[in-house]
Amino acid sequence: MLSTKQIFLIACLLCFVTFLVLFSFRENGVKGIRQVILGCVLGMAGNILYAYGRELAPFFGYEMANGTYAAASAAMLVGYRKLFKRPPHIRLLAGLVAGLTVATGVFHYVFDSFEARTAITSLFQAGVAAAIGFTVLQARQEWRRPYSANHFILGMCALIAGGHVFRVFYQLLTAGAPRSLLEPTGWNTLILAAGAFALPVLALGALLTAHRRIVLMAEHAANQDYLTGAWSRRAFFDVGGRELARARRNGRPVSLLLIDLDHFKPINDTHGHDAGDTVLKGFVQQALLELRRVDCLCRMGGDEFAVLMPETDLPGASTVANRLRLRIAQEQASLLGITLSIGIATLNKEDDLKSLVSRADRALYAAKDRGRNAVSVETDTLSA
Ligand SMILES: Nc1nc2c(ncn2[C@@H]2O[C@H](COP(=O)(O)OP(=O)(O)OP(=O)(O)O)[C@@H](O)[C@H]2O)c(=O)[nH]1
Repeated sequence: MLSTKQIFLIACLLCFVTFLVLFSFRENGVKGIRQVILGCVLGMAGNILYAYGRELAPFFGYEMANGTYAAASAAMLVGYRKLFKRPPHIRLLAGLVAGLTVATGVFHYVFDSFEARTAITSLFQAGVAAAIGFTVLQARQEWRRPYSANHFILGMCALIAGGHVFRVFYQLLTAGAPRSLLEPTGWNTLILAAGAFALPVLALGALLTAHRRIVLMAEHAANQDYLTGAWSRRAFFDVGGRELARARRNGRPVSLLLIDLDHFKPINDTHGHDAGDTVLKGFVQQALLELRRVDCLCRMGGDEFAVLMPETDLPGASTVANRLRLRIAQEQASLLGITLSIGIATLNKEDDLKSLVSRADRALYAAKDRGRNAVSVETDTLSA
């Protein structure tokens, strides 16, 4: 069986390992990571103070150890609150940590009571674990599949909170309960191990959450055009493939608009590149007002955009294209007089995404040939 000192040192090592991994995540823009890192560092310090409690002056082994460990758990809670975009209540937590440190001092120097110290520290740790679990549940609407990290955190919080409450009752109600934190009895070792490993386990939960966030942020960046916020060309081929398969399976129509901004180059040349960027962003804002939420507006490159329209037949797509063309033509002032040429194609039996795009592209060229500011329909579409 491990000694209590070895347990604290192993917990310290686990905090260190999680710290190292979290440290490599710190620049990735995920809020809360720095506080979890601080929690790991304080956790290492607290575990060392507990481990060497007998060798050190009592102040370090009791008040400093309890205060540092409570501060570590509080930092972990602040990290979780920020990670799940909830107010962190830092002042309240700082006050509670200070209060706990003073209270353990009082029950050490004024009324020496191991039971009271155990109750204070354990109930604080149980409260922190419950608050972390509550934070994760509060953010339930924002969970993204897979939910395994959230379930892991909730399970661990329940175990940690339950374990600490059990420890308080055990300590208060059992005649043979340990008289010191470092007492090497079977129960004490088990309870201590569970308590000491709580912090690295919570740090691991934060690590899993942060990792998932970073993956989602990378996916989002790859799927969105950085300038306009429209979907990217990559997302178009992803979503397009799926929508075509779904439409074919359900025998439903899908239409595609290919849109080119007319005479966009002179805007850049006359007003500058920034003004050109503003027109591109303004076009996307206006277009989104005209489209349904299920329509997928993508920037294919430069001044060319595509709109994939599920559940939309040719007459429906023509109506939307004309409404869009008129709306943009009316925004003369803010869009520097830009107009749209639009080509439309509707899915037919032989189409794949590539052929649908090239048919819409032919229609777009026809609209340009007709003098621009026009909508054209790809003629093969009519035979669909
Ligand atoms: N400001 C800005 N300009 C861009 C961006 N990407 C591409 N462009 C410019 O968009 C212009 C696209 O020009 P074209 O589509 O070839 O020409 P156009 O003037 O629109 O002519 P038509 O399409 O034939 O009416 C080029 O001058 C590109 O440099 C961007 O992100 N921002």
